[in-house]
Amino acid sequence: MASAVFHPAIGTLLSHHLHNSEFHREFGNVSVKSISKGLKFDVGLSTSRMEGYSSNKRNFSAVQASASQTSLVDPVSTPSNDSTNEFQKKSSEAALILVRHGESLWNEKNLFTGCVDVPLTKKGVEEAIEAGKRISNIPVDMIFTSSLIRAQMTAMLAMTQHRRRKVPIIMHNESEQARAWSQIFSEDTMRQSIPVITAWQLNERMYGELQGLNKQETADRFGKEKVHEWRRSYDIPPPNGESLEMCAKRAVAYFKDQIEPQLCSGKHVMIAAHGNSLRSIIMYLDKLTSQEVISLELSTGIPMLYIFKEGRFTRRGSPAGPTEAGVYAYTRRLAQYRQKLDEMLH
Ligand SMILES: O=C(O)[C@@H](CO)OP(=O)(O)O
Repeated sequence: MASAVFHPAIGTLLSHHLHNSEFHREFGNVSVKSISKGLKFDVGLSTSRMEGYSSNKRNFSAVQASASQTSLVDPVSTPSNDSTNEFQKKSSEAALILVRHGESLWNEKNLFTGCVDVPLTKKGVEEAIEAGKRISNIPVDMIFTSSLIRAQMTAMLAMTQHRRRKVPIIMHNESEQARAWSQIFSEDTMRQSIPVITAWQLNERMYGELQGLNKQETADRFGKEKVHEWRRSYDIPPPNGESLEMCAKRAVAYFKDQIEPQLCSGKHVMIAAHGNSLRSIIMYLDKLTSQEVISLELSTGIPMLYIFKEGRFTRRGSPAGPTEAGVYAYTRRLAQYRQKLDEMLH
């Protein structure tokens, strides 16, 4: 099954969904800094919209791994010299990979999951590995995941397949001590690392009083139409839960405030998240209407690729086949990256 199944009426929209993002804002840079105690990795996340959020969201600047930018023309270069950074600015093309987590134990049992934190099934693990194969030639400089284990497992398992062999490292910012105790003391090691930022704002929509209920039994009890409305409508929340609109308020805000700036500065980003948090982000990227988003369904463990260039997102496809070949519409730069990678790793 394809990763994003669209109603035929929407399908034609997909290849042309471009939009202007807030491109000209001032963004924090990622830089590797030597400090007396160890090496800090500044991922430059803004805190402007973070006020009032309750956990895990402040001061990502003192974290420890490397978000070295991967040039699309030189996949194994390190970013520390100015000319590379200069090229990065000029190229202004960045890959954005979205992937819904692999099958979870509650997907398997057909239970409403929402913010309940359940792990992947064996099939989900395999899907995540398969997803990793499909993106193994696409550069990744930073990873964003929700705070839920199924998304984090998916990101980590997918990265085991990546050809660059960088190590994804989860940033721990819950306390000063957590930050201090997870410092890295080698610049080389940092360059071979990918920071993984976890954000509750990317969590699945909160399903309210449906969490833990069986989907079929709920449809039998409340009626198919009602349950479909709860599951797929834009603005009708399930009992005491979040509508897609409410979910979008935090997920899309986080995307605009924290992820878009990274893409603007040339970093290639992967987001591992959930059916509905990703539906809301795709609605934003593809400019879908509240009617169109009703028909947007995402499969577990199938990555989607967008290219961010000159303030616009262009969908480059979603793999329907077992490998990435012939599935993603590569840009010229991605093709060059791929070729260089082949030459250097073989
Ligand atoms: O249960 C959930 O959390 C979600 C995703 O699995 O379900 P639905 O497809 O109904 O939005």
